[in-house]
Amino acid sequence: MKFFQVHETSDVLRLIEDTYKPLERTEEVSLYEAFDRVLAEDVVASEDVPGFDRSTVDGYAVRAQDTYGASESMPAFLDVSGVIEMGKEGGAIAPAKAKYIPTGGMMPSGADSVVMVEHAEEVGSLLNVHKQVAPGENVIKKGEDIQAGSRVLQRGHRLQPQDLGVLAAAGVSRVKVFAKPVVGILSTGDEIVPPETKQLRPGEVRDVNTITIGAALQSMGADVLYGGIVKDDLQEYLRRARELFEKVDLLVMSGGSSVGTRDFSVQVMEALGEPGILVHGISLKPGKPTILAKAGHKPVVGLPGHPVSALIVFDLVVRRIVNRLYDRTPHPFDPRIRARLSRNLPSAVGRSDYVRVRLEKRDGEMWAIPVFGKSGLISVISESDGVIEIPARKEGLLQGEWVNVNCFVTERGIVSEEEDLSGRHSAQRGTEETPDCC
Ligand SMILES: Nc1nc2c(c(=O)[nH]1)N[C@H]1C(S)=C(S)[C@@H](COP(=O)(O)OP(=O)(O)OC[C@H]3O[C@@H](n4cnc5c(N)ncnc54)[C@H](O)[C@@H]3O)O[C@H]1N2
Ligand code: MOO
Repeated sequence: MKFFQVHETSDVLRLIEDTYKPLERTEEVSLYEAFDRVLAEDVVASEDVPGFDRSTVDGYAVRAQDTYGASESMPAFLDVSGVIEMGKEGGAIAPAKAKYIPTGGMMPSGADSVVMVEHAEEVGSLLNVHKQVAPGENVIKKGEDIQAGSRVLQRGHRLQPQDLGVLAAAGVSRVKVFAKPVVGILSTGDEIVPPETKQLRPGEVRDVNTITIGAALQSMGADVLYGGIVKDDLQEYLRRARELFEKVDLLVMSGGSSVGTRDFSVQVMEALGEPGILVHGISLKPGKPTILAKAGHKPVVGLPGHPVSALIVFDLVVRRIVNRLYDRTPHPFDPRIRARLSRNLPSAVGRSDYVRVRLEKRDGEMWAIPVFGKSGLISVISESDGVIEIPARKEGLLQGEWVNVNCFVTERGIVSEEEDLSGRHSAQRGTEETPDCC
């Protein structure tokens, strides 16, 4: 009789960290290609930003002490000794003098502050200053933004638009980043046909996992190699898996991970190389028939065929492996959304349960509403905003309890206070959770 020797989820996550090593393959790219790439080394600023003292307003560059006591009724009188042009030297001013300066203009030496145009009036060559300024007022000092020699970004950081702005300002035009992990996906099953198939024959289903897992990998910045669909034929499966395996850093296979007579994934993964299978079966629901292997130094993952299970296991396992290969430091903050659970959720102790939820705002509070349905139903995940975990040690969660929701789509933009999240979903399906199969 075939059976799974299930592993605790926490053990599997530890195994991922211990077993799979960062690729450490690097390349140099320009800032135009660097968005979302992971830095392979610290970036140190070679110069000050800004490189000179700048005005933050349109006004007059002055010595603050020449304006002391100035008010509407008792202006200070200074001589206007010129105009500073953008992108040009600021020159110098003598005591009791002022120079017109635009926002961002270079401060003249001798001046330490800027009187805004609203608080000054030119009368001939005389400037009437109606408001005193303090030293440093309306000025950004040289190096105030970034100091030469300081570390501006750290190895492992995933470069976002604002980071690229910092690099551009500091004159760093090329950066050393980790090469993107190349990930191969192979779908298996006699019944699986390409999504483009117009007319399904009885028993056939379109390949969902190649599309969902491919997109999820792309969202992580991986390079995806689509291996297509392979039939339940051991020799053919092995040949196609080997072919793809040679070209990738991580091979993901969907389907055939269970213990049926045509579930060949274990044999194929074993045949790809030593040490072979590390895990077959994880104590979680859905997603129990997950396989983890290592062939040479490369990770190989067998995802359960059910589309919802495949995506949930992707988030839990594959995402971690890709981050590990990419040498990406974890978020310094918890990116999950806190919400209150709308109903009791029972669960079996000793197994981590992952329940799809949609988010809904009620009286100013975020609520997580479980979306039930079997793990073969892809629409279930599309109707959900994320997943909550019922940890293995718990018998369930209680209505009203605060939970962390791991959102599926983190980059759909900021949801405004007014936006009614529930409006995006169709009616909640009636089907209750899958039988206790996994
Ligand atoms: N005797 C047992 N049978 C099963 C168990 C078990 O513990 N004992 N576990 C069940 C669970 S849980 C899952 S999940 C599935 C996983 O099985 P496989 O990974 O071997 O997947 P398949 O049998 O190939 O497919 C399952 C299901 O998903 C559909 N599928 C597969 N690939 C795709 C794809 N790329 N796109 C869309 N749909 C796909 C496939 O047609 C099947 O309906 O095993 C249970 N059985
Ligand atoms: O992975 Mo299975 O979906 O646990 O039903």
